[in-house]
Amino acid sequence: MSCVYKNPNAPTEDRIKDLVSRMTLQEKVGQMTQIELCVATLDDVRNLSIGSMVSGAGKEPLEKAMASDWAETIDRFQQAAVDSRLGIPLAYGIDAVHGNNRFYGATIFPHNIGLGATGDADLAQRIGAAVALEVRASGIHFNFAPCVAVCRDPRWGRCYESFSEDTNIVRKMTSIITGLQGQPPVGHPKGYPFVAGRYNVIACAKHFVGDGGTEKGINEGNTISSYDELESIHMAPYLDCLYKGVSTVMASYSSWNECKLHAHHFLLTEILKGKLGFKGFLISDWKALDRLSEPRGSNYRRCVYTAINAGIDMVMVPYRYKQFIEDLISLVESGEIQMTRIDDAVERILRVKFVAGLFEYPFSDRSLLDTIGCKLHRELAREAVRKSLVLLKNGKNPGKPFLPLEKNAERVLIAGTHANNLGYQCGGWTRYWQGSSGRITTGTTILDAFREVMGEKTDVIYEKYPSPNTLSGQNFSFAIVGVGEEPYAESAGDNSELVIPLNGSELISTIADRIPTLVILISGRPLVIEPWLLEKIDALVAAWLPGTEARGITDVVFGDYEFEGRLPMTWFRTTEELPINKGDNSCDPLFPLAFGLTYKKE
Ligand SMILES: OC[C@@H]1[C@@H](O)[C@H](O)[C@@H](O)c2nc(CNc3ccccc3)cn21
Repeated sequence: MSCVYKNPNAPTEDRIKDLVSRMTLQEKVGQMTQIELCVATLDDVRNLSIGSMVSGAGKEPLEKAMASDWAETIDRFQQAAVDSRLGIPLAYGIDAVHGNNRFYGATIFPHNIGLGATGDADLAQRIGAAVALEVRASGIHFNFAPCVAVCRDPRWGRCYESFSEDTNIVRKMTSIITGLQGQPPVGHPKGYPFVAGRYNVIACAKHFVGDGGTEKGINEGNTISSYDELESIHMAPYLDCLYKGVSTVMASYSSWNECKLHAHHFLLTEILKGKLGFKGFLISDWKALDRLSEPRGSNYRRCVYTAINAGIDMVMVPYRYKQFIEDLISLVESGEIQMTRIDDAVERILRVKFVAGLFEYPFSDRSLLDTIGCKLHRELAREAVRKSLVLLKNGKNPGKPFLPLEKNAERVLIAGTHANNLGYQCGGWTRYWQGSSGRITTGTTILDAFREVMGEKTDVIYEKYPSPNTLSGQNFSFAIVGVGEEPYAESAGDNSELVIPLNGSELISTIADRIPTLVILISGRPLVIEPWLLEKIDALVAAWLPGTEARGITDVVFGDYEFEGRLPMTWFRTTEELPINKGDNSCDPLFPLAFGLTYKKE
């Protein structure tokens, strides 16, 4: 009998039905299992029909590996999957949240908060397409992006992964999905997964739902709200994702009114799959099932029972996958989980794999390798940096703007912890889960950019912490002070103080007391700026986490381009007033949502 599922011209739903009918329970459960590269073996991938692999947070996929080494390794595991009894290919997943950010040499775009400041849906789509190419070049098919969280409190350690506190800005920026996966044809059914081809990736809208609305911004915390508020503030962007054919959704670690999302049958199944009609697959977050019990990871069989019956289709286990497979098989054999639930999950997983063309093109396309960090992508990233900058102050006296700067100034001081630190510019999720400091990849720092732009005649002096001698005697035309946050990710970024780290305020004050100063703030969120400090500063630019292309900053501060960025987050005065969002009764911020000065008189 011909295998319908192997026929690329057969209707997808026929291929799914045919293949599911041939699968054993073991193979079905294997498809629902995502395992970390560091524990994977070729034999297990083949013999257990493992559905997916991940190089997740905290794990260096391959020490100092080039993309070609990666493609080599992934193709080896893919071969094992293709050699399995039914030959179902793997979907290999990674967090390429602002470029193929785990790789040395990849283009690093501004993090989502900076893209939110651009408000430019077309730019987001072009970035998505560029990221897709650099991801596929490394042999990876599945990107755990975009995060469509609506961050309501900047104390949240993942604020920078959100486009905005404003649901409508987040909705607009879901256009990045159309870049990542490709543009669905007119009339594409809402909720049905779409991936255009080999130069696109399987995208993942995350984290469903309310991850950005937790109390005090506590990561993995509790979002307290009515259903209407949850729906209008946090769920609305998922409708846009479904209309754009997003292929997967990741459940949130957080809870809604004390009930964990990974255990939430009403939200995961009745709402997302039922009411909203999502036909792709729902993936758990990393070890999220372990978090359903106390102590974490105890009574794992019960956790598997709860999450799969709530509607989770694929589990990012990612280590103890044999335990997961054993428990899930036992739960089905005992009738605690119905085979119909398993078949629903497997059908969804296969639907995404068929739609993504993985059965036809399971292996990497090495011809894409030269897209990684290519000039075209870096120019795109530079455009994104330009459009993301928000001008918060320009001059101490009305009518006497401080910017644009003069390219042929005689002597300039470049100072601060963030003036010459590529790792700081990129922030978390870059090369390493928590990010890092220094020349972690190829790119342009603020200092590099100023040196490239300033004429030969200009004396550019760089001191991270300028000495009193430097400050007193050299008659600088102006100073550029780069300060801000050190990289962080997830709970490591939860912060209730939000002062400029590394004595940034003091550094600014010492310099601005003596030299006309532009402050460039590198941060994943608004930070405390005391009135006395703001007064001393001549100009202030919020640059967010711009990534590798700091020439985008000099493009604007020297006046070659206009400031276009508008605040995607309300800029609070003090943390005591948090959370503070546009529309709140007592909303009296330092700078309101959508604030942003420009050169032209408005
Ligand atoms: O990297 C995979 C996922 C990522 O896609 C999710 O957005 C994110 O929530 C996520 N977190 C982890 C790891 N989380 C973790 C938390 C505490 C200790 C160690 C790891 C992995 N992942």
